[in-house]
Amino acid sequence: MNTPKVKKGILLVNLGTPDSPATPDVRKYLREFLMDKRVIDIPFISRWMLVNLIIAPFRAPKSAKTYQELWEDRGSPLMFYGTDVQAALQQSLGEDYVVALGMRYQNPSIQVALEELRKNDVGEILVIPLFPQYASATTGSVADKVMEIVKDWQVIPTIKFVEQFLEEELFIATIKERALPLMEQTDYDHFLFSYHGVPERQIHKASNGGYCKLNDKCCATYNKKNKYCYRAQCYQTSRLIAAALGIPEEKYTVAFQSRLGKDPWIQPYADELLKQLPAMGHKKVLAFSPSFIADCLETTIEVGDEFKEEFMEAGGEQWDLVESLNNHPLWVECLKQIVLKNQSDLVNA
Ligand SMILES: C=CC1=C(C)c2cc3[nH]c(cc4nc(cc5[nH]c(cc1n2)c(C)c5CCC(=O)O)C(CCC(=O)O)=C4C)c(C)c3C=C
Ligand SMILES: [Fe+2]
Ligand SMILES: [Fe+2]
Repeated sequence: MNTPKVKKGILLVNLGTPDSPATPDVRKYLREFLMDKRVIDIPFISRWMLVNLIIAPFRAPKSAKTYQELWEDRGSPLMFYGTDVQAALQQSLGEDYVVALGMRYQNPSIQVALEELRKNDVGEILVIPLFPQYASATTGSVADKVMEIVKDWQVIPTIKFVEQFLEEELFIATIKERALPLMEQTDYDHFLFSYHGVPERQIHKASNGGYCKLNDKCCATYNKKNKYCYRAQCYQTSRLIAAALGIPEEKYTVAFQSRLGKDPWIQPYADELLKQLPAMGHKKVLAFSPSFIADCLETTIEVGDEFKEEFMEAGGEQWDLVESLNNHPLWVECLKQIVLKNQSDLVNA
């Protein structure tokens, strides 16, 4: 008699987005997001006052307007591309797997996604936080939440976490596929890799023993020792994309965007740097956003619209943004390869 196969669970997790672009939903999203101790890593009382008395009330109406610009018929791109990729990965992996999608903040929650896997009696779970580079505020926070939930289960399944995937061949290949049509059309004189920033303090905390000096010499070396320095991972991602596209070192710059608050964040700051480019003779620029796997507020609006406006005002002539991986079939194949590399033989042995 054939015993039924135990399925393997795949949990894809992205950051999350508001349920709608209306101010109350944006406020709710910002509150949950920014009250995460790994995102604003200050003592609880100070964080609570900052988020609930200052950031959420003042930022929510402003952010809601921006979300209204971003919103499409299918909703927030971060959400609907997530659903597309979940369905395509499920189709590609077949019935031995159950692929669930959860969002770290708001909906569908990680709790709901994990319940779906539990309902399907999966014997093991591979968690893939959808962030190419490891940061405590993103990948770390996803792991934190998953463990907080499963710790209360009667049967805790085998759980494995993917920490980063910036070196995955198909991740780089998908970005190349996205950029090539633009590069064939325009002879860009410079390339900007703009990554989401984090406070400098978070890099220091992550670098046990303080190996990260947060300078270019330190972060230009990417090896086992500083593998978890988020800034070093961003430089490494840029090197890999540049090599795949044949972009020489002097033709690209790495920068960090979306600083929040007054504390120092990792530098150079993208919004300051891009204004200097035209004066340096870099008038046609192609921007990449390789810390995001799906288009979102930070790519489409910040890099695609706001940075473009600032660049043009500073004397630039052309500014284009490379589309995120979104629902590209090669990206789905990349996720499949990540799954296959990480699957254990335990369950169906
Ligand atoms: C790519 C990884 C991300 C890191 C690292 C990260 C850190 C981080 N973010 C904030 C504050 C905000 N981020 C916001 C939006 C946002 N952030 C990421 C990703 C990372 N954040 C994404 C994908 C998005 C877009 C979500 C969407 O719905 O499109 C926002 C909200 C937007 C706004 O109101 O402007 C804030 C605020 C901090 C403090 C932080 C610290 C480590
Ligand atoms: Fe963010
Ligand atoms: Fe470093």
